[in-house]
Amino acid sequence: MAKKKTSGKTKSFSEAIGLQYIFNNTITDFFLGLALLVVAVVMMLAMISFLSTGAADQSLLENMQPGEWTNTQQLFQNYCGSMGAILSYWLMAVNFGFPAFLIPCFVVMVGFQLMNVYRVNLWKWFFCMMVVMIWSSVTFAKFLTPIFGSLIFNPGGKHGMFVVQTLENVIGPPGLTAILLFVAIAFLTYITTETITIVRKALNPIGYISNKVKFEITNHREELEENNAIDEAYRNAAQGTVQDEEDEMDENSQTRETTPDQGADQNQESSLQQEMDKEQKDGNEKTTSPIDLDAAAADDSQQADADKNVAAPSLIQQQRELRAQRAERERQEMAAAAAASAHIGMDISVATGEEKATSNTVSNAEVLNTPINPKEPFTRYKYPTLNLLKKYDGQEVSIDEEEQKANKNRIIEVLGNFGVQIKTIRATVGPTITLYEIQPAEGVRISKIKNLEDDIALSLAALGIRIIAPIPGKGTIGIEVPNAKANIVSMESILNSKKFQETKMELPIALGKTITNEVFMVDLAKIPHLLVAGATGQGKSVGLNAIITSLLYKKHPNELKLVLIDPKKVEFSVYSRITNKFMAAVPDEEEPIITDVTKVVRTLNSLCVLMDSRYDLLKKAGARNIKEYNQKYVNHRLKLTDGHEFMPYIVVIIDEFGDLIMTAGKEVELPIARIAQLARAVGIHMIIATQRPTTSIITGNIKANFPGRIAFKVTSAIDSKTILDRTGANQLIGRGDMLYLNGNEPVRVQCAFVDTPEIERINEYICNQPGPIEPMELPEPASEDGGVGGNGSVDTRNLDPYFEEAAHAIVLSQQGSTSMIQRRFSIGYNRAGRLMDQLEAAGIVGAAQGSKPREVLLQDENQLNTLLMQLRNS
Ligand SMILES: Nc1ncnc2c1ncn2[C@@H]1O[C@H](COP(=O)(O)OP(=O)(O)OP(=O)(O)O)[C@@H](O)[C@H]1O
Repeated sequence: MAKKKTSGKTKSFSEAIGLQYIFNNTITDFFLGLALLVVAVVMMLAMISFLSTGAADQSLLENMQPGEWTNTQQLFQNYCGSMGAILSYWLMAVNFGFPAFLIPCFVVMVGFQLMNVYRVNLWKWFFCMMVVMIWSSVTFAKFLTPIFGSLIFNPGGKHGMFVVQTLENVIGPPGLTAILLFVAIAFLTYITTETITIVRKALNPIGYISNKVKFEITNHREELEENNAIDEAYRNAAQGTVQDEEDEMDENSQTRETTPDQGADQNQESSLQQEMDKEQKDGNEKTTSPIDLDAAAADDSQQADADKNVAAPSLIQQQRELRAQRAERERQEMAAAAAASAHIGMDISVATGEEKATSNTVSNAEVLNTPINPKEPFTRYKYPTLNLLKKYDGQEVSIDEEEQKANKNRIIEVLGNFGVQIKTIRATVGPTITLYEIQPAEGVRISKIKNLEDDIALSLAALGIRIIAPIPGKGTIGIEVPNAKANIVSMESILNSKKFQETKMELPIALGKTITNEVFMVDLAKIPHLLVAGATGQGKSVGLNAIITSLLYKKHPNELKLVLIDPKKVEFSVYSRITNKFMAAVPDEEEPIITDVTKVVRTLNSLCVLMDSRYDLLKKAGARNIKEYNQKYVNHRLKLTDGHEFMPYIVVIIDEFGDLIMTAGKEVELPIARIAQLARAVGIHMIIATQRPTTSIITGNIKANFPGRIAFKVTSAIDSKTILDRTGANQLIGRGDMLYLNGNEPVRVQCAFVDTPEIERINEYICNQPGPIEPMELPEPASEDGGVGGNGSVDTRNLDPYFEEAAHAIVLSQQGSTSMIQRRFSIGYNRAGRLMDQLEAAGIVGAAQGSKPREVLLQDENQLNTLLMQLRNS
């Protein structure tokens, strides 16, 4: 985090008396806002007073003599004197009538905005208020004039009267009424698209009702046919199709897949699957198959403004209904299967399934073709805006020719002293560094220059000279020399770049600018884990904040969750406002930002459990990685009842990793290495930072699993080698000067600068957006002995509230299925899994058997009641 440094400089007179603060923008804005508030209140009082004193002041106002406006003889009755009388007369009588009250209201809003009390889109409000004021002025003049006949001004003002008269002359009263109605509807539609539905309903109430009825009939027909299928199952059972218990479960699942109603859905899904397979075979993700269009639509929908998503509410509604119907159907089938001892033959549904290619199939297909919007239900979430970030003056890199010339001459001279002749020299001025690219004369060996590196640096006598001999891919030598005056690379300039705005990266992190002033960005999803190291005070914390900020500007809370580990306790506390929206935490953890070293191990173990369960889901879904999985999910190719849910990316950021290793050692190193080895495919990425880049902290194991490295300035060449496997970081100049390495050669980057007030503004903005109301729950970590407690060893103090109900449901149905628990109590997969573990620990169900339901160990409710009684008393 940025720290305030006290300088020993003597203060100027204006600094000493604090004058510079007056011209500080925030303070000026605050007082300007306050002044506007006062003006608005006075305006409002004057206008209210005008309603009663207007008549008395009217003759004065209409024939005002010079000098009267000073009101020295107190001729004006208005509470706010002559100015109040003039202003309100002008606003209300001459212009807009009663709607003129909106003007002081708007001034209040501008005042609040400047004072930073509320943040609204002022232009939008200005536009809306103007429309409402003009429209109401005309409407009041047209319809309220007879009612307010006794007033000294027209309720719509002279403006309203003029418009009414002019338009009525041209199109008559009906035409004017129609225009007013049209403008009102158009305006309301601009505010909310619901208006269209309301208008449609109002224009065709009968059609609307019959549409609804049709939809209900369709559902009933589905149920009837479903019942027929079950009846048929009974008939088949009566003909003697008896099979053993294991087959029953298989058949149940087969039947589930081929019941008449689902036959159509299934056909649809399987044809989509075939296309998907074909697409994968082609290895071409950018074809124009319907699948890609769906996927592209999903991508687009992720990028699109949230309001656009609301444009098809009925389709989204249908989608939700269809999902609910599918879940309900499966629930009914399982219940029927259990009750009928499941003597259901395979032949039940196939024929009827094919017969049922009716209109119902078409409407379902429509829904299935509309990708699920992963941002649901927070489609109105708005990404942070760029005006929350600070702009710095003089962002353009200025070239100091004198400085460049002096450096050039010095380089030529120093190299000449060592017998190195130069053919050409070229300077590229970056934000903090200038690169001098040198082409040596014929016959000069590059290795000679490389060997002279230290001598040259000494002779150039500047801090932070780095020699690149040769520049990769070129036959030239680079000498990087710090600029006398460094430019700050603002986060705003980076996030406002086209490169960042238009990026298609999954997890874009904008790090800063290269020496050639290009925005430098990397995709964390590809890296896939990052090690950040540097001596204290060289820009590490700012760098981590820049990483988090870029993710927050690009990701929706449903798409990204952060796990922040902060042993120093102060670095990430600024993010506490967004814990509900953007963080993931182990259940019962009071503070999602982890500062206690002992809790780190629990969280890391929990991430390992999450990683394993995500792998299981990927396997079930036949997806190779999180991207494919989520694509299948949004395109309705995964069954919700199998525990599938949209997977957000998880970025784990550990600050002061060195402290952790020192206190917890292998206990943290092992899960970190395990996550780093395996978690890429399931969307879990790690960033670890340390100010102690020694081999005892950055061990071989860690290095091998963190291919992405960022080195800020370090104090010795050995530290640089520990981070980057080469020297260089010791020659950096600090204050965000860094080397980024992922593969071949390190890239020198000036890190983007983002300070604490900016982060606070971003978090405040996010906090005010709609979004999750609690952090994402990470799974319960595996216990020390590697599993759940075993029969009877359940911890009765921490039982899930649904424990007893779930136990009854399982014993009654004799089915130990997690998805059944999930559906029955409408809870997530993780919680249902934990519930199942508790039931296992209590001895109600047996151990997990892969994807098969667990064995139910109790035969009836009597046994269960006895066991529950024992648990309650224990
Ligand atoms: N990218 C940058 N651009 C300009 N100045 C920077 C940049 N990064 C850091 N600084 C300056 O360096 C100071 C220290 O940076 P920072 O707090 O990030 O260091 P640190 O390496 O995290 O230190 P510590 O390890 O002690 O927490 C900042 O207060 C700021 O003045």
